[in-house]
Amino acid sequence: MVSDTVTDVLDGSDVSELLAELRRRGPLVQCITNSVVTGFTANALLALGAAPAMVDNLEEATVFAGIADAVLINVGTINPAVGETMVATAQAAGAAGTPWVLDPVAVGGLPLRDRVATELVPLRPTVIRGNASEVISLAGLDGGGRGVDSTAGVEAALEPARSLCARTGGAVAVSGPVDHIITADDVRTVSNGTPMMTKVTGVGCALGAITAAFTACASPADAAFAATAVWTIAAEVAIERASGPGTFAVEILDALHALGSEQLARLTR
Ligand SMILES: Nc1ncnc2c1ncn2[C@@H]1O[C@H](COP(=O)(O)OP(=O)(O)OP(=O)(O)O)[C@@H](O)[C@H]1O
Ligand SMILES: Cc1ncsc1CCO
Ligand SMILES: [Mg+2]
Repeated sequence: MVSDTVTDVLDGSDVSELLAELRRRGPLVQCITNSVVTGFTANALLALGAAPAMVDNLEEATVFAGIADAVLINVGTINPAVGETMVATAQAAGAAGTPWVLDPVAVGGLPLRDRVATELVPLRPTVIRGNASEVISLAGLDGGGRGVDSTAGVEAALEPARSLCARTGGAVAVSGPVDHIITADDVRTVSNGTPMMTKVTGVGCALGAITAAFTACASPADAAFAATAVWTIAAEVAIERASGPGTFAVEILDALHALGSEQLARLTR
């Protein structure tokens, strides 16, 4: 595993170095994700320079967690069998030392995903990535939320995120108009992105997968920061070329694939 060569606050050139390292290594990312976004997520990982593998059945997923460089667990369309697979896979990832990301989609008042997510947190996800309502709910508070969408502001999620960090030892990334990456003693922000990102389903889910890819190459907070920066900057490039959500979904993949150090240095906010 690559050491935490980048410390403190990252800038565009640090992100560029991490992206170059990721592309050199092409990390194998196991995804147990929802049925809405599997294709888009796999394509986002390929555009990034990672290798996706949607291995999500109980018999294989626990084995694969020891082979993969990182794992994503996204509870978006959970069912009881998948929930069991998620817990077993997180245990296997922990035992193998494979970093893993939890995306607690729509957690907060839905019994199965709430129960499974509550079991997953003590298994110490490397990064928890969600919108504000999801993070607040995962911390055991009333996060609101409207299905997969947040009704809470990112600021309201900072203390809940910190309490989750204390339990996992990892980082929590809260997405929204300004993304916040929280650790036990630090908060970093990324102010890039475009509201069009909320008009294509699975843009947040893909960010979870991209975050997982970076956990193979960097510390939890650096991984979350770099993932958020590359995805939101790709979105800013894409919005200049898109005429609506459909073309934006295509353009963001093209922009991520072509993303270079000049754009990262110029656009990272
Ligand atoms: N108003 C906004 N302006 C700019 N960027 C945004 C805005 N809202 C969200 N984003 C960006 O969109 C991405 C996904 O964040 P969002 O909070 O929509 O995730 P999510 O709710 O988990 O998405 P989904 O469940 O649809 O996959 C993040 O990279 C975030 O920076
Ligand atoms: C729309 C939707 N429903 C469950 S998961 C998902 C993808 C966006 O989170
Ligand atoms: Mg989400």
